[in-house]
Amino acid sequence: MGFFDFLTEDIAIDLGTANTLIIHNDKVVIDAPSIVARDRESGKIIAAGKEASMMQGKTHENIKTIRPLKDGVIADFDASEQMISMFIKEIPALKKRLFSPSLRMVICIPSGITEVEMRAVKDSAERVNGKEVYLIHEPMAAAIGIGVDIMQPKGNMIVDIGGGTTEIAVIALGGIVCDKSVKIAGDVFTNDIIYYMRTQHNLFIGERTAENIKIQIGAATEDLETPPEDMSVQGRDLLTGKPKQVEISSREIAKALDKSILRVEDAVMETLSQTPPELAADIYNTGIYLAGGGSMLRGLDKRLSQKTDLPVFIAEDPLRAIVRGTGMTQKDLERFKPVLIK
Ligand SMILES: Nc1ncnc2c1ncn2[C@@H]1O[C@H](COP(=O)(O)OP(=O)(O)OP(=O)(O)O)[C@@H](O)[C@H]1O
Repeated sequence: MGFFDFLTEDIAIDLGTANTLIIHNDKVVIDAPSIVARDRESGKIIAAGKEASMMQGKTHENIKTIRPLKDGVIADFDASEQMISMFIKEIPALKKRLFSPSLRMVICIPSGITEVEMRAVKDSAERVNGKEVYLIHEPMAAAIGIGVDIMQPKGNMIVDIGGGTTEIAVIALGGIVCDKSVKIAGDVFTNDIIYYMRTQHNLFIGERTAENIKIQIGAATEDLETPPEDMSVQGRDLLTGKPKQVEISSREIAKALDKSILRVEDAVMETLSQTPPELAADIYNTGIYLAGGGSMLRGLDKRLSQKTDLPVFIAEDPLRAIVRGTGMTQKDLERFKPVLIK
């Protein structure tokens, strides 16, 4: 331990397309949508997280809401750096400090990002006082967060359905043996619902409404054992231009999402078919683990299980599995060094 170590704080960040989460002192201290609001005139970021998300779809000309990460990649470096910086400043225990402490950080990044983007994330982290910065790939963090012993010579399949991407990975001996990333995840499901409402009900709805529908009554199959009650949805009638309300069932949403879910299924099947036989044998016994917000879609586990003939398990608190795993690596940097990117 160095002399100034008491001045260093450890934080773990899950930098997601949809949500950014931060763990400090074993607690999730930030859990906010990855959105910022920028003033067009000054170019300044005026809000981040929940506050910025409330403005989404309701801004006037001078304010623009931006999602710095899109489709599992960083779409706006400057905005993402400022977002991270604002979130770090919001961490209650650090706010009280007289001097901003130097940080030892582990940041979880989408596995689709390039070397250049990784470098950029590290540079950003260093600019916000990161003294020691490690990166970790999302499926690895998810596996650790789920409680899989990733160092064992045993194959495990993780399917992480986030906002921008679905990442499918087979992990063994602390490495990713095969993986696949498809740009079909929560955002696409939300857009499917917007499209369905427009084409089937002549109803124009915004992203926030569509996401609410997905969370409240979204389903991956039309034959749920206990379907949720129908939901009233308000939007604008495309024919008359007037506000209108429609009753929507979970069956309809399953129809709207069917094509996208089929593509997730195909990607899982493809990854399985590329898995070396010894590891496939392990997965036959252990099954598939799901993480990420998209895994909470009703009936998705069952549908995937029917398709693959394998047991499918959903992670506990799937929205936090990744940040949990990232936090765990930070607590034991020595042990997890092989999976961390310096
Ligand atoms: N109950 C739910 N049912 C279905 N989808 C949900 C539910 N709750 C959240 N989601 C969706 O999960 C997605 C966010 O998941 P998550 O936070 O795991 O993504 P992320 O890690 O930010 O994204 P990525 O992994 O692409 O970087 C959003 O699209 C959100 O709408």
